[in-house]
Amino acid sequence: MADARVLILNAGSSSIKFAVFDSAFEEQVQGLADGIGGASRLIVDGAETEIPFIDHKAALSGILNALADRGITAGSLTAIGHRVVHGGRNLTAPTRITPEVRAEIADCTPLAPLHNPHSLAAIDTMGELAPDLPQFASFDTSFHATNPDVATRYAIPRMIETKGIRRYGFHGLSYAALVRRLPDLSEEKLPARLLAFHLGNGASLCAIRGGQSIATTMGYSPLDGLTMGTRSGGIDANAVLRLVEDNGLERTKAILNHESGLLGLSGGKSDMRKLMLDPSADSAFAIDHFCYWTLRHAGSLIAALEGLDAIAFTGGIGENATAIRARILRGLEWIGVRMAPDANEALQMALHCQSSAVNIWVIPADEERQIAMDALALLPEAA
Ligand SMILES: Nc1ncnc2c1ncn2[C@@H]1O[C@H](COP(=O)(O)OP(=O)(O)O)[C@@H](O)[C@H]1O
Ligand SMILES: CC(=O)OP(=O)(O)O
Ligand SMILES: [Mg+2]
Repeated sequence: MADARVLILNAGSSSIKFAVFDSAFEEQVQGLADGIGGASRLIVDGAETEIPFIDHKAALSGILNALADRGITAGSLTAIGHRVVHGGRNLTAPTRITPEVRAEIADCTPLAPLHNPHSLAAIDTMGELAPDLPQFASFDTSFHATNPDVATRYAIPRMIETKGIRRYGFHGLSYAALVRRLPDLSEEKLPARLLAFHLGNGASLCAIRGGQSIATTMGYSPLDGLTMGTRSGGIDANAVLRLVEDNGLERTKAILNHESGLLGLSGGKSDMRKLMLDPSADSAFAIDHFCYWTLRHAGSLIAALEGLDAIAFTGGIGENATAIRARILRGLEWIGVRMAPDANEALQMALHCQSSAVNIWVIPADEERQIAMDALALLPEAA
């Protein structure tokens, strides 16, 4: 469509990122509301205002007001694209949001309790504001559809697997954008065996062979794998059953999703920036745990890839936390990784030394443009 204008909403666990693109994928405005429910702020094109958003709905309303101040009203949009974290078994490709699709996303809420409800709230709010505007969803799970069965199936009876209890994997929009942009940004062919680190509030790794996901650390839900901001990462299922016995289902969900990870280990801090500034032994241990388990999982994915040609970091921690990157890269020296400390400190895009057997890149997460590309590709069908 020649003069489209699409609003992208990326509802995360504690933030809503947004961007408006034209049909040439030029970004007209972008920003985020983060720290929702706590010390929240709204950032629009780099300008920051502290606003106490009590929940995602309040944050979305703040974003819509900021857009209206810039002349971008619902009436001036052509479409809306949403990041939806869990699409379950049936929603595996970008799609227009119909009542049936909305119901399917709602059915997946137990699988992504920190994310899907916020996407649904954004879908409903925009549906009320602009009922005629087509809305599209892109799924974090889609990129991992290429994982072999051996990677996605849990070793549980087949009858249970057919109910959808399997590994899905997440952060797929971030990984898809990374694969799309890496050749341009690095001016090199896409590496055959790439290990991608999406390290943000939610964190995962993805083994990418020939541009396709072959394995990833998150599973049935975005709880599994690495130690995260407030999520436990991998935990024995019998320990979970014990928690349910002792605390009941709802408390257990809250413990594992909202009170664990860096927050639980440090005794109150989920934000890596704050942890790195805090001298307490508990905060240092939380960072040790994060790095240790990131490396343990990296080893597993390097085995799945049968070696390693390149590494790419993305996400808030991956893009900015130089000390964390340095620790992780030191832990991968056994496979020939050699980081250039100056390049790391200077926040450059290429972090490898000449002697490194593995190239190391930092690629800013670009989920919003990925969603815009999906939405604009579907727009003609919606006309
Ligand atoms: N300069 C920085 N140094 C260290 N950590 C940072 C920096 N900037 C952002 N982060 C961390 O990145 C994380 C948020 O990442 P982000 O990808 O925005 O999260 P999400 O999209 O999952 O909400 C937080 O732990 C934050 O502290
Ligand atoms: C899937 C996931 O964990 O997303 P986020 O990092 O935005 O919380
Ligand atoms: Mg994110």
